[in-house]
Amino acid sequence: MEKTAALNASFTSYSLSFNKILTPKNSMAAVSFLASFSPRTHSLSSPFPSLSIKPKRPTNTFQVRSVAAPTEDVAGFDDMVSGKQRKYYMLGGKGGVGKTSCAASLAVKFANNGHHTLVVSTDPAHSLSDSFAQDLTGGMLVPVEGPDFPLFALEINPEKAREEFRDAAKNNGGTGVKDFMDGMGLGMLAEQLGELKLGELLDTPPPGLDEAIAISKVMQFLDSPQYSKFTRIVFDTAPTGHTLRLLSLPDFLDASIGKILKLREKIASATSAIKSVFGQEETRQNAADKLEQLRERMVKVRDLFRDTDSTEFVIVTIPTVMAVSESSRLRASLSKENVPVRRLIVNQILPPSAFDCKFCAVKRKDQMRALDMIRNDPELSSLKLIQSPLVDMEIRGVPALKFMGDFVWK
Ligand SMILES: Nc1ncnc2c1ncn2[C@@H]1O[C@H](COP(=O)(O)OP(=O)(O)OP(=O)(O)O)[C@@H](O)[C@H]1O
Repeated sequence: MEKTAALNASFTSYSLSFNKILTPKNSMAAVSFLASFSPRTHSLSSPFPSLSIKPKRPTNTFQVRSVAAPTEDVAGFDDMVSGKQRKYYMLGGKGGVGKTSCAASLAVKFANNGHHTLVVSTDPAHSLSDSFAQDLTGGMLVPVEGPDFPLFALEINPEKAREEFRDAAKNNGGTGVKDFMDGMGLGMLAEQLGELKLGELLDTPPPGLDEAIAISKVMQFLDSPQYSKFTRIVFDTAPTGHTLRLLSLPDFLDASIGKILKLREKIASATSAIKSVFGQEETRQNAADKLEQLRERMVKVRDLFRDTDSTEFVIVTIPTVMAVSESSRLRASLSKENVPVRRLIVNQILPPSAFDCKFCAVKRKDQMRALDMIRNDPELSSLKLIQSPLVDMEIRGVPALKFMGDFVWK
């Protein structure tokens, strides 16, 4: 109770603090700014209606230009929340743009709308605990205090898991690996990897293996009846590059299997003396089979990412040229992998102000340029644009996340 009271108190001060930016002069502008976060924000209305920057140039970057129209009419939160079949939302983007805040706020909103919700972090630099202002560490399901309906969090540290995994392999000559993996709930994966010279594999891990381990663990959790109650699962994913590598893992394994099979053919035609150096034919066959099983498992993960009925990847960015460029590349790569993307959150947009200092005016212009870039970007212009303001306090704790969720997820 004490904790909840403290959270509420911190939210009240947070909310007051946000309101501090509203002077009588600019409050209307702020209201319409927040109101502009509507399901149709991509209609290109300026979130800065009373911008203090003088419209010196007729080509104000916020004016509507001929940009590609959204390819589909993306529904809002009502659509995301409707139905009890399980849905997955993966939030990804460049580091530090607000992925965790957006993921946590979505999870709180799902829970407050009656869904048993699980929020999972596969980002090695977890910040779920920081975001919720609660201790959610430990690699197990932890209930989050605050929302109206059950919300659980799970922080998986893929790199740490790999490190421990490698140590176990070294210390016990491989025998501890199975125990360790069992302890991690990954026994099946251990068996699959068992005969593949795991130590070597982990010294030079194939791209995406970290996330594969993390997501395999989640998938295994979700297969068990205990977890069947979760109807919304929100992933706070690792920064861009990791996500893309995960998706390429099945192809990598395809190539590895190909190599093993080739090696087997070569060995089969060699003399028996050479054969003895490489071990039994049966063992090699097993290795290829196990690798094939692992590949199948990873294909399942990739298929989940591609399933338009149950999954959506939401890109989070900020209005800077660098972040927008990276988001554009991410969208292109996700399209290539057939991963469904419909929404783009542009976070940390400067709120309206009647009196911009020089710094703010320059910053605001920069942000407009970046937003304009999004609207003209062939990869991004068709996405539903969700604009989220920069608030003057860190978004921490369930009340603050609820507040954020109310203007981001509409
Ligand atoms: N709209 C916002 N207004 C103000 N602060 C914000 C906003 N969005 C996020 N923040 C703050 O920015 C910081 C980074 O946010 P967050 O942890 O959500 O980003 P991230 O993309 O998940 O970062 P990382 O990649 O490091 O995990 C946090 O302190 C968060 O409170």
